[in-house]
Amino acid sequence: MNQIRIEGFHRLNGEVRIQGSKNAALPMMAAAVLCKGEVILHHCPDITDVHLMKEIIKGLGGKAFYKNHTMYLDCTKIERTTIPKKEAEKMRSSIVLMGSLLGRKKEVCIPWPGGCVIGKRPIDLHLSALEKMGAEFTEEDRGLKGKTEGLKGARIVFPKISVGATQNVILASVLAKGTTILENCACEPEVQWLCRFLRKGGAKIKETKNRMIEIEGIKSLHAVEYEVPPDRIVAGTYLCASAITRSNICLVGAPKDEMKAILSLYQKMGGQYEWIGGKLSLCSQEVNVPVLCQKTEVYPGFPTDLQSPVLAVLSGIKGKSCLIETIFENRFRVAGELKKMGANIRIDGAKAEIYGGKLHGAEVEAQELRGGAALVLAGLAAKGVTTVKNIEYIERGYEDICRDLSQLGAVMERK
Ligand SMILES: CC(=O)N[C@H]1[C@@H](OP(=O)(O)OP(=O)(O)OC[C@H]2O[C@@H](n3ccc(=O)[nH]c3=O)[C@H](O)[C@@H]2O)O[C@H](CO)[C@@H](O)[C@@H]1O
Ligand SMILES: C=C(OP(=O)(O)O)C(=O)O
Repeated sequence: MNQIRIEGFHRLNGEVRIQGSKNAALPMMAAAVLCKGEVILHHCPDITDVHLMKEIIKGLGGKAFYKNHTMYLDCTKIERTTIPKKEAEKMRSSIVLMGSLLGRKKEVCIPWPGGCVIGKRPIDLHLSALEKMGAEFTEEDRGLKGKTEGLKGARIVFPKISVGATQNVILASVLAKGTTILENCACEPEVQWLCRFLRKGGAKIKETKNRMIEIEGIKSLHAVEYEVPPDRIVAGTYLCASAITRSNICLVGAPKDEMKAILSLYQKMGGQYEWIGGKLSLCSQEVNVPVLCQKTEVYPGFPTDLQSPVLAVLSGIKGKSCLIETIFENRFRVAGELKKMGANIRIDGAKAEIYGGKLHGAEVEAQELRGGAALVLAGLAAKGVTTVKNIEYIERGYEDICRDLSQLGAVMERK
C-alpha cells in the first residue's frame, strides 16, 4: 500500500475540508515540553510527522496520546534529554526540540534532523543563536550534544531568515533568564501561531511588525488547550488541483489571511475566487495564462512549499512560464519525474522554464513531500493512468490526499 493509482482527465467538483497544519502543530508539540500541565491540541493532523513527534515525546518520558484529531500531551514529569534517533532522523521539526529541552532541562542530545531532501539544510543559524544564549555544543556520533548552565536572554540578529531557527530560539527564550531580543526573524504564520500558543501557556512574547520579537523569560509555562490552524500549504495544493483540472471546487476552512500570495498567482493564471463564509470557492475554467516569472520568497511572499504544485499546474498551461526558487537549492527535483509525464521543463540553477502542454500518465516516484503531491496533481490532469510510488513521503504532510481528492470526484486509489 505505498502507491497511488490515478485515472486522469476527470473534472473535480464539490467541497473538501482543510486539515490542520503540519508546520504549526509540530512546534506546538515541541513547546509542550516547556509546559507543566496537560497540552491539548485540537484539529491536529493525522500525519506521519505528528505521530513521529508523539513517539519522540514518549521517548523523553512524557505522556502522549492521539485520538480523533486531538493530541493530548503531558510533559510535566519529562526526564530524559536524548531525542530518539529512529524518529528524529525522519523529520525536520525534531530540531526545534533543541530549544525546548535546553530551556527546560539544560541539556539535549539530538541526532541530525531529517525532513525533505530539498537542499543542504544546515543548522548553523540555530546553533550560533543558542550559543549566544549560553549553550555549548559538541559533535557526537551522528548528532549533537548541547549543554548549558542556564540559558540567558540575549540580542540575536539572524544573518538570514530561517523559520526553524526563529522557532528554536523562541522556544529556548521562554524560560531563559532575562529578556531575549530577536531581529530579522521569520514571520511565517507558523512562527506567529507558535507565539500565540506560548502566550496562552503564560509566555511573555511581543512581536513587532519589523521582524523583531521580544521575549521576557518566566519560570514555567502552564497547561494549554489550543486549536491547530488549517494548513495553508494543503489548501494551496488543493487550489492547484482545481487549477490543473480546470475545475470548480470549494475549500472549507482554508486560512484566508495566509493565502494571499497563492491566490494572487492563481488570478494571474486566469483563476477566479470568492470567499463565502469560511469557504474558498474556486473557479478554474479560465486557467490558461502562463506565468511570466514567479519567485519563491519568505512570508508574505510566495511560499517555496507550493512551488512544486505550481510547477505541475504550469506544465499543463500552454506557453512559456518561469519559476525562480530562492529558498532551497534542490527544490526542482520533481521536474525529472514530471518530464516522464510529458512535461517540458528546463532547469538552469535556481530557474525553471516551463513550456506547457499536454501531460500523459506514467509510473513516477515521489522523492519528497511537496514534489510527491505535485505528481499526484499532474496525474489528475494527465491522459491515461499515472502511478505515484513512494507515497510515504506525501503522508508526512497530507492526511489522506487520496480520500480528499476522491471526495472531489477524482478517480484514484491507494494500492
Ligand atoms: C517543518 C517546517 O516548518 N518546515 C518548513 C521550514 O523549514 P526550515 O525551518 O528547515 O526552513 P528555514 O526557513 O530554516 O530555511 C530557509 C533557508 O535557510 C537555510 N538555513 C536554515 C537554517 C540554518 O541554520 N542555516 C541555513 O542556511 C536553509 O538551508 C534554507 O535555504 O521553513 C521552510 C521555508 O519556509 C519550509 O519550506 C518548510 O516547510
Ligand atoms: C519542506 C517541508 O517539510 P520539512 O521541513 O518538514 O521537511 C514541507 O513541509 O514542504
